This record gives sequence, structure tokens and C-alpha cells, in this order.
Amino acid sequence: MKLLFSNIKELLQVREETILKVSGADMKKLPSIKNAWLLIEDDKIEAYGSMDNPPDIEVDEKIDASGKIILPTWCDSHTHIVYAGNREQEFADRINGLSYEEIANRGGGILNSAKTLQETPEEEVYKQSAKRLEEVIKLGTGAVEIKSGYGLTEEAELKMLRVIKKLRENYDLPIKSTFLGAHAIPKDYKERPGEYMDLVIKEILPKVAEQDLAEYIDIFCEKGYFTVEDTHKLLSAAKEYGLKPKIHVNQFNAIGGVKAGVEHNALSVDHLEVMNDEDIDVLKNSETMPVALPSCSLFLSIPYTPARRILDAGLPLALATDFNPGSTPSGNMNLVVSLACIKMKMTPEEAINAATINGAYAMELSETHGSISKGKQANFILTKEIPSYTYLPYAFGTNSIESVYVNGKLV
Ligand SMILES: N=CN[C@@H](CCC(=O)O)C(=O)O
Ligand SMILES: [Zn+2]
Repeated sequence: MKLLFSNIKELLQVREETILKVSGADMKKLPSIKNAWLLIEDDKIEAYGSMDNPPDIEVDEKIDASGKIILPTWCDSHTHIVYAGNREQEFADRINGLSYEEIANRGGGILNSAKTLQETPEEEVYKQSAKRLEEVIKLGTGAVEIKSGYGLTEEAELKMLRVIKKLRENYDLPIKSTFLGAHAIPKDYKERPGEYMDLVIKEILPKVAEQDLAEYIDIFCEKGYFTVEDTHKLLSAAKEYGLKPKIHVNQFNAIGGVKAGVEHNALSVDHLEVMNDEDIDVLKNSETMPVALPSCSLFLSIPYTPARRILDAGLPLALATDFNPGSTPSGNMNLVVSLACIKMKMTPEEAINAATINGAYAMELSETHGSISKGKQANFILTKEIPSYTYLPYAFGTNSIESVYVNGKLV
């Protein structure tokens, strides 16, 4: 099946050579072809070029994209899409003056979601999660990572990971699975957190690996959650099973989690709302992708990741949603890109690079996703008629997407 898009106002993120990520000043460059065509064969990008040299071939379907822009689908490398129920009551409590921390200390927060998840049948968790996944695909997400971490018992963590596996089987986009058993210390272990770490490392992790339910390991390295020492212990154990780290660090406090992640060759370190100079320096000599989650900052009214300091230090940066019931009940990557521009002072070019090719890197997908390149998967967004790509982040809250293609198919 050959599908040809012609008269495309601008074809964005066109990369001739395979690049795995973009960093520093290179992030300001977003290669494109104006007045372009794009040819898809089955699930792959076959060719592209300028309308000055249109392709002379027979195709099965032609689409006129006059006035519209085509760009790769968003690569959302950090989500908690699999969960049960919601936490709108905590949202109201925060409006009335309680802090996220106070809510967590009262047994709300992650423990609240864990209770609901444990009590919800697997089929129902699947149904609720699939609905969210379908919603984000329509918003232009074409590759996604999903974490466990609302189970906090062996049974419930494995249940979450099986739901992720089933989503992967039933949907066409790449889904990466991360084991986040060390997300919070369950109430029963409050006085003996070391025993919970033992449970995660000695009991649950081996089963996750045996059942091949995750490719990545995560931990919430933060005051009141898990220490840097816990992080070292877990990441070392996970390495034995071939699970690479993608970890929650520096959300509220800089306690050395970035350094720990880099020492274990983490694929990504995520959140980074609070960054000291040492954290930035440590990242400079690494292959670890820093990941910012600006919708979490918006929702919790916490600082935004200091993108300018990170980029001006020559580092790369990826953007992701953090879609979860507590700190970010939104999986809208379009909003994330807008917030990165508005609140983090990233240029539209930097934000689009961060949400496509660098997001793909943070899921080890940049050889097949994240850019318009020959032979890559045909995952792309066709916008409505818009004046320019800068209009995408500028018109925040407006849905500028006309359609989304995953593996060459309209979704
Ligand atoms: N910070 C840790 N975990 C999630 C939020 C968890 C929750 O509040 O349910 C996050 O990435 O923001
Ligand atoms: Zn998260």
C-alpha cells in the first residue's frame, strides 16, 4: 500500500542521516522541507522531497496537504498511564491549602492510588488504561513508555505490568515497560523501609524479569521516598537482570540521584525540577538523557526544570508528560510542548526536538522513530491548516491536529 501526501506546507524534523539524539545548540535546528511531498509504503517512510521534484509513481491513495504541516508523532518517554480511579479529591484538597507532601504524609498520594489499584480487577484496570492510551494517540503520541508503581505488592505490581503487556499486544504503537516497585513505601513498611526494598529486590524483581514484563527499572529517589543508597542497591540488582535505569530524581530535592543514575548508565533521569551545578556537570560526561515533565510543574505549582541551564551547558533534553493520577492527570504532549516554550523558555525548535527524537532516545527508539527519515516507521501528525509550526506551541489549548498516522495507518 503506497500513500502519497503532496503540497505539504512544511515537512518537519527531516533527518537524512540517523541521529540518536540532539544536544545543546543543535537543538535550535529543526531541519524541514517547505512545499513537500511524503511517500509511505505500508508501515514505513519510503521517500520525501520538494514539490519542485514530485515523485512520478503509481500510488494507492493521494492526500492533498495544502496549508498543513507534517511532523513525527510525539515520543512520550515517561508516563504512568496504567492506574485505577482518580485523585480529584486531592486536587480539591490542594486548592484548599494542603500541599502534595502533606497529602502524601496523611496516606494519600501514591498510597491512595495503590489502594485503588490493588482493589480493582485486572480487566477493569486494562479498560481504564486503554481509554487513556487511545486518548493520547489521538493527541499525536506515537510511542510511549508506561511504568508500574501503583501496585506496591508483588501481586499488584505484576498485575500492572501484565496490563502494560496487554496494551502492547493490542495497540500498534511501541510501548516500553518500566518496573517502578520502588515508587513509595507502603504503610505497613513505614517503620522498616529496608524490608520493603528487600521485597522489591529479592521477591518482585526476579519475577518481573522471569516473566519478561519490563525492560527498564525505575525508583523515586527523593526525601521521604527512597535514598541514594536504595537507588544504588536496586539499580545494581536490576542490572543483573538486564533492566536499564530510567529514574525519578530531583523532583523536590537534589540529593544525589542524578549522579547515582549516571553511575549506573541510566537511559534517562526524569523530573529535574531542582538542579544544582553538580547535577549538570555529572550529566555532561554521560549518555543519559535528562527528561523534563512541565505539566507536572504546572499541576503541582512547583518549579519548572531549568531547561536553559541544561541546554546552554551543551546537554540534550527530552520532554514527556508524566501522565498519572496524582501529579499530572494529563497525557497531552501538545500542552507539554507549549509549556516548554512558555514556561521553560525553550524555542519551538528545541521543544519539538525534545518531544520527538530525544523522547525516542529516552525509550531506545531513535533508530526507528522520532524523525522523518527513510526507512523509519511511518508515525506522523498531519496538522490542520496552520500558519507555521510555531503556531503549535503558541496556540496552547487549541487542537491543531487533523489526523495521526501510526505505522502508516490513520488512527
Ligand atoms: N514523583 C513520583 N511519581 C509520580 C507522581 C505520583 C503520584 O502522585 O501519584 C510523578 O512522577 O510525578
Ligand atoms: Zn513519573
